[in-house]
Amino acid sequence: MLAVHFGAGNIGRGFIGSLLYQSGYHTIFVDVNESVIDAINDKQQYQVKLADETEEIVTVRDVSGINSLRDSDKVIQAITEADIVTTAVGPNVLAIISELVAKGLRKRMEANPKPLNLIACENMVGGSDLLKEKVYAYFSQEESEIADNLFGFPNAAVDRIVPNQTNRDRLEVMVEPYFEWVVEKSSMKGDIPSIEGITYVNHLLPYIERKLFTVNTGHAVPAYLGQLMGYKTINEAMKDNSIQEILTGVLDESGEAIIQTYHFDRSEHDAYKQKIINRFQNPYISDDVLRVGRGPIRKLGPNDRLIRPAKLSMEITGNPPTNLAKVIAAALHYQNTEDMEAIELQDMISLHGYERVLEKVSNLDSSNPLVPVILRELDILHK
Ligand SMILES: NC(=O)c1ccc[n+]([C@@H]2O[C@H](COP(=O)([O-])OP(=O)(O)OC[C@H]3O[C@@H](n4cnc5c(N)ncnc54)[C@H](O)[C@@H]3O)[C@@H](O)[C@H]2O)c1
Ligand SMILES: O=P(O)(O)OC[C@@H](O)[C@@H](O)[C@H](O)[C@H](O)CO
Repeated sequence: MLAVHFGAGNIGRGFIGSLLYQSGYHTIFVDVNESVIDAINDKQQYQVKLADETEEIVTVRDVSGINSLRDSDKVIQAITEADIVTTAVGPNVLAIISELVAKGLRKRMEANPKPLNLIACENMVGGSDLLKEKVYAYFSQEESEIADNLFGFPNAAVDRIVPNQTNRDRLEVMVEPYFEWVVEKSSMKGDIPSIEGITYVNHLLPYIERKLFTVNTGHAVPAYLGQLMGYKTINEAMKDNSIQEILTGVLDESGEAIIQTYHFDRSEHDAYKQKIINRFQNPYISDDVLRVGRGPIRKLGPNDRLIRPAKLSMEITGNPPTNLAKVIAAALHYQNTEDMEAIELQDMISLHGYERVLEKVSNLDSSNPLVPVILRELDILHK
């Protein structure tokens, strides 16, 4: 069986690639990073090490790589022959890979018109829907109709903390033991792939929102407040009592919104929250606040981990959530000279001020009751 996976980064190698190997796939990694692709082709295997006391190692074999900038024809051919296509490139990159994916699917319609599922494994609601929309923009009406019958774009939620790697071995990845991969079965085409570790569900929205608004909303607390308080890693930030207190408050606010919106069991959700706090405290993982805070414009977006749970919380309780407001204020302060979104955000704030940025980036106009609460938190930060 053949898998084509876009993005040979942390989650690509450390999570998706590992599960595909354990399920009997040969995985072709497609990436623009020449050194990682060359290393994959050179070694044809890599190690995934568990970040716990066991330090258990899985050797992932049966892998190869294609540099999509150099060998786009090989990517098109691989998509023609694939049994599954997955991505872990980051939400903003889905639009960039979509033309090549469309070319591969077009060739497949002619040369090998068999069903295929394409699963975007990104931290966002509707990742595969977005990939589909971008791919279909390259199709004619007739091609879209053929594609509707052949290709599934099931949405997915992926959860495993994989920090940036500092190993001497270019390909080795250290990952936390915990993982969850949930895929929306109802929008798949053809046979459902049997991949070890996937949980299939009929409706993904409750699962992706529970994941994003618990794991990722929570993660934003030690990242953004941690940076403001001078911490370099999530682990260091998690030792700070004031951060722990805000994290508990944030998970209570987003948790209430998730429980009431999707009717998750309250005690199960409490256990889920506690497990996540323990994961952030994993002493075997060193995860930079800069990685977790990356892309602040995306993270301050109206449907992402900060604004959407804050709006849901407000709808349910009638009041603006004060802890989420603190994290939103801290995110508006996020600085990283190597992160284009952080630079753009700070430029926008300098030019237009916070209110305008909340309107433009987060779709919150000044009449929204959340805005004065965020502005008050910003005032406190400036004192
Ligand atoms: N790392 C985690 O803990 C984690 C966990 C769950 C979900 N995710 C999600 O997985 C996705 C990837 O995150 P990551 O941490 O692995 O990031 P990463 O930066 O480690 O990996 C992304 C990879 O995509 C590659 N890439 C960029 N542009 C490309 C293009 N045009 N074509 C092909 N490849 C391209 C990069 O070179 C890189 O190797 C994100 O959506 C992230 O939110 C990450
Ligand atoms: O990947 P991002 O930038 O959306 O979010 C940063 C982290 O919160 C994220 O990568 C988590 O480590 C991951 O989502 C855990 O499953």
